[in-house]
Amino acid sequence: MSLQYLIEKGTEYAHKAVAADKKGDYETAIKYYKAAIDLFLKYLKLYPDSSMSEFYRGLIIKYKSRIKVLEKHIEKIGIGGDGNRSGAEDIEILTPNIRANRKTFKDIVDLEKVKRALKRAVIYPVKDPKLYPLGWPKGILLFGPPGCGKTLVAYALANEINATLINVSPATIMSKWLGEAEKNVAKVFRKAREIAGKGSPVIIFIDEVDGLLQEYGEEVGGEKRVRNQFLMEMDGLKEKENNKLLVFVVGTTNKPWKLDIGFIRRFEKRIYVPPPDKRVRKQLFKFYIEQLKEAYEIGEIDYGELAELTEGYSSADIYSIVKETQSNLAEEFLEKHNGEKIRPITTEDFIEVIKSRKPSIDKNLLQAYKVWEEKHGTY
Ligand SMILES: Nc1ncnc2c1ncn2[C@@H]1O[C@H](COP(=O)(O)OP(=O)(O)OP(=O)(O)O)[C@@H](O)[C@H]1O
Repeated sequence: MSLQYLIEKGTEYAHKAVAADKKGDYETAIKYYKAAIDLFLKYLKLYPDSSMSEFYRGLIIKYKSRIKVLEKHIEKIGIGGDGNRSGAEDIEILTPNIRANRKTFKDIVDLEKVKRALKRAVIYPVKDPKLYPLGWPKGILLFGPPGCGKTLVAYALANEINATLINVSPATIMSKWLGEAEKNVAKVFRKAREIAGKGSPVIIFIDEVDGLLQEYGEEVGGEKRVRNQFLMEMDGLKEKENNKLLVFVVGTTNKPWKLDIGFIRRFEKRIYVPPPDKRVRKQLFKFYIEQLKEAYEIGEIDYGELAELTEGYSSADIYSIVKETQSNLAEEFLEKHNGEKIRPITTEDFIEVIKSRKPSIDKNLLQAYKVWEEKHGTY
């Protein structure tokens, strides 16, 4: 092989590798980096003392280290090999008739302020768009501590307006789709406009929206492109031809302070979904314990005490406490009573479970939510 061939072909492969790398097609990039390295190594073997050998040695080191970064990245996100990154299968499109979760606002304990804000922002405009010549909000951000109902609220909202819900996972967008991520953001919005164009409201639901801004892997940097695409798409919803479409973007986050101002602004309504206070915890216990009546006799329950003992527990914690109590009772019934009539449930049954669990809400974080709400909350 001639010197010229090795250099020319090696350089050609190197160019292809860099182009694929930039596009985010990391598997192709690795293939070409390896091919370039192979030829440059041959060149060094044949012409070790050439004036350019230092330069090519440097390139080989650089490409090898880049391959390592990319391989690590691909391994971490587990896409290697199949080359199938259309992403279509990662967008869940849930039409009202196939949605398993059929909960509506009735199934949500309290959160009255949140429900009212969503009625004003979404439900009423859908009911009678003619009443809104100036348009309506397109982006709604639900923020607050984990397990206090953000996802529940988003699904219930979709059910309230019979919307098609497009469920997008930022973690999937950012990692699995790699270089395709921003194209898939565009695809999601295109699909939403298409469905809404046929007259049905659409909610693009982005759980943990802050994940769109997160960096995945060294030097990969796709989050900036995704962010910009997302902002562009959100703006697009306000353009004249889309303004009357019933497309809403509902994002949730536990870490609103991670969002930058451009991002925050696109969500016109920013609604705090707070943890349950004592009054609401009492209601939550009633709500869930009531459902045990189907199978068990309920004795005197001191709901006030249960609420008192669960300061710092999220709504999901309370649900889980009642569920665990149910498991204990079922076990007792099946193991000890051998099918006999079971004793009534008491407050103690719940207290026993509460004692075995820690509250999941961090007090310091609550202060941070309050501060963020004061600065950015809009209802
Ligand atoms: N207000 C509520 N009324 C009744 N149940 C609730 C309420 N809030 C939360 N729950 C229960 O807690 C579960 C978890 O809530 P959800 O997933 O909506 O919380 P989240 O705020 O989205 O949490 P994360 O930030 O971890 O995703 C719900 O599926 C539901 O069982």
